[in-house]
Amino acid sequence: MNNQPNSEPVIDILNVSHSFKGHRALQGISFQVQPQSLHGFVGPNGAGKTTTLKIICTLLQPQAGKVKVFGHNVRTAVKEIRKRIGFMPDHFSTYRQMTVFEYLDFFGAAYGLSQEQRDQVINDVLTLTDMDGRKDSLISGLSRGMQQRVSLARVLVNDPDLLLLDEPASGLDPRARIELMEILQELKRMGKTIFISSHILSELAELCDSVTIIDRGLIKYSGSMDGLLNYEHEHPVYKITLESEPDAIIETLSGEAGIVSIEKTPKPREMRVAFDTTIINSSALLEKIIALNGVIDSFQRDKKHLNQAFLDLTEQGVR
Ligand SMILES: Nc1ncnc2c1ncn2[C@@H]1O[C@H](COP(=O)(O)OP(=O)(O)OP(=O)(O)O)[C@@H](O)[C@H]1O
Repeated sequence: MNNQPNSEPVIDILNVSHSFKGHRALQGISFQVQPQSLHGFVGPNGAGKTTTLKIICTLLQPQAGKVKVFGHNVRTAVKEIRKRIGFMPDHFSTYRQMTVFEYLDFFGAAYGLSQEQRDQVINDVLTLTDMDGRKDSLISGLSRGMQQRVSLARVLVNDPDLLLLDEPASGLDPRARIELMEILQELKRMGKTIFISSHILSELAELCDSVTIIDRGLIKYSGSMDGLLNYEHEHPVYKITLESEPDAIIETLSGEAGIVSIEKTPKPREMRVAFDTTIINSSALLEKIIALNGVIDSFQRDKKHLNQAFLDLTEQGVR
């Protein structure tokens, strides 16, 4: 595996646009993926994920803008880039009547590996994907989860530094999905950069350290997963639990300057408060509660629910 200087992004997309018959699938998108990160690429159906992935893996030339992979331009350095990436499309290829071994051996040969190298590599990738016992199974007889793992094993045959996975978890049952996520985490620990698309943000929340959200060909967010969880359009919201029911305090504070909203939550003794930081800060809020004889049990930032963050960033409607 080639080591990257940590500062250079593995994927660097600048102002990329792409249209199909007048339909603007990508409208000037820009974002970067850092080395050895597990980066989610999330958007509703038709948002432009597959188009972006195809551009990154050199299957489609961008009509406008610049895309660099490992510092190489996708327009001019197709060979250099292809040697270092593995692309797993969102559908299984047509080789279902092969055994797992035959399938991987075929791709190993296509990469120019000798039979000895192929035997070794196939053993390694089957161990990595937990498919050791299935070498001689027909692909058509495997479950969808296992077919996905064979597909992943295929992508690993040339030991790529960057994995590009298009909706790898779609159609998997929860157990198969967890197993796939564990394999991806192991690959990250091995130093690989993984770029993984999905239309379900919560599917990637535990797995990814960073995420880019795309909607109708526009980037809505790109940064750390934590940053997205804390992303607020307006005012910070805190959940505060008191030692007794907060009704009287809520009544007094609801008219105060800087309090945007204050209400009880379904949990006993808990209230949720949103405030305008240009008028008060969290310390001043706590002081007010204490001055009203409120005894504070706990005080924490109310992180937005992931689904809400996603809905806030993407538009409704038919795509
Ligand atoms: N070859 C094509 N010809 C015409 N339109 C296309 C083509 N490929 C994609 N599109 C259109 O471009 C837009 C983006 O498609 P893309 O497949 O990149 O989205 P996506 O986010 O991957 O969606 P999905 O989750 O449904 O796969 C969609 O409106 C789609 O219909």
